[in-house]
Amino acid sequence: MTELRTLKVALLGCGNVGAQVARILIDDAGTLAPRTGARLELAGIAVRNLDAEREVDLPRELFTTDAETLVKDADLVIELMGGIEPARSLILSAIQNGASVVTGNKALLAADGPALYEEADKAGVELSYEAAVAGAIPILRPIRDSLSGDRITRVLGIVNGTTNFILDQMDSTGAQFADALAEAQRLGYAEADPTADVEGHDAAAKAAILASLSFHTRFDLEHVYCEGITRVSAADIAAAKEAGFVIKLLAIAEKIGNGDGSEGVSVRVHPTLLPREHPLAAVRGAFNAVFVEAENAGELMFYGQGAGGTPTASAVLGDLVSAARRIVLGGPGRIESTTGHVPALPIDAATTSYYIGLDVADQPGVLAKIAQLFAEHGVSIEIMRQTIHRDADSNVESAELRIVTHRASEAALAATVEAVKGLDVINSVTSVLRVEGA
Ligand SMILES: NC(=O)C1=CN([C@@H]2O[C@H](COP(=O)(O)OP(=O)(O)OC[C@H]3O[C@@H](n4cnc5c(N)ncnc54)[C@H](OP(=O)(O)O)[C@@H]3O)[C@@H](O)[C@H]2O)C=CC1
Ligand SMILES: N[C@@H](CC=O)C(=O)O
Repeated sequence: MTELRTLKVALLGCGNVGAQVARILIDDAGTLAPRTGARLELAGIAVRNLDAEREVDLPRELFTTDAETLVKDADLVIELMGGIEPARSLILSAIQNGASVVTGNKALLAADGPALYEEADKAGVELSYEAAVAGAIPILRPIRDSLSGDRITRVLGIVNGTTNFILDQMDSTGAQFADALAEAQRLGYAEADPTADVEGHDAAAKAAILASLSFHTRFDLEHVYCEGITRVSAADIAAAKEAGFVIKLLAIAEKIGNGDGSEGVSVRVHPTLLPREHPLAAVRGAFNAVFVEAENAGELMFYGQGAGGTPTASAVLGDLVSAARRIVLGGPGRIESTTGHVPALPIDAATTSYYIGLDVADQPGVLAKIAQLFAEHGVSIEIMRQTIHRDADSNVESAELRIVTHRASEAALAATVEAVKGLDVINSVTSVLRVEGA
């Protein structure tokens, strides 16, 4: 039997994901080798703090704080430190040294991906990042490879485990936002700075990657309209529930008309009301799911664990084995698939449907006045529901109005909301959320 060659693997980072990658590389070395056609030797693990407690018991001699030296001697580099620097410089250094790189760092890819892909192409090495979008779910490879003979028209996904976990806890147990976030952090779903999760930046970075691969055009963070979940209140969730909806943070990338006969792509992240019977409404906890609509394949749905050390490590190992096989076979690096030029469209060009909560005066003619204003803006109302509340102490009545519109242009919807605020019968606009699939 021929002796398998050994490929040296440098691991940068040993946190939630890195520790599990190290564990699998050591524990499963025997099964990974024949599948890869090479032995994957964990040569070292770069961290910040040599004395930090680790999730996994790993040989102390593997650890170093000298990431630069570790990278220089590696055939394959796994970057799981997160953040922009020093991750970016270390990846560049690895590529320039001829190593293929696997990363889960969507923040870096969304900020500086093109320069890194270009360097990898020049050096003839691979830069793989399946773990960067939707954790364990194989979604990038199917979009890039399996669907490369089709035309994708829309991608709709729950791609942030932390926010899905928070919204799900608030919806199902009535948990407070802060408590649900603390639990997501404890479970290792949240980013080092959870602002990236709750403000939608993490989902926006993933949306940019999904859109780039789906529409063969490079989309950056600046092309992604982004709203997080920090303004979604317990009252919004309760009202949505009562009306038969669930609130999810969705990443959407869709091809739409540009109004002048040409086409463009709208890429956006925002809290969205989904009817409870919609398949994405059933995605609970930190799970993720991505819907892909393609001209020939039709609708596809990818579902699985979108965050957490072990599930994400699975995606990292998949990329690692695939990059190692290519080294063994001496094949070419991956062919870049983002060479097209579809324009990114601003949020105003998107067509959506709104849920609007209003606190209104309880007097005759209010509903007619509001309906008239919507009609003047070309926005048609699908559902209008009024609930009267009576304060037991003061005996004062107030009226709560919930409106779901038909799909209309974002520009028309935003203008309608502004105009509604000016009506004398409106006390306040209590919520404005987008609806999908109603
Ligand atoms: N957690 C998840 O569910 C998922 C995470 N990802 C991505 O994977 C990456 C890693 O995430 P996660 O494991 O959660 O992150 P953690 O914060 O848990 O771990 C980061 C690790 O990197 C090390 N590190 C950070 N900065 C440096 C530095 N300057 N030099 C050397 N080591 C450094 C830390 O060292 P030390 O331990 O000594 O502090 C730590 O071991 C991120 O890019 C994240 O976005 C992707 C999908 C899912
Ligand atoms: N913080 C992210 C981790 C995976 O990308 C999330 O919550 O989804």
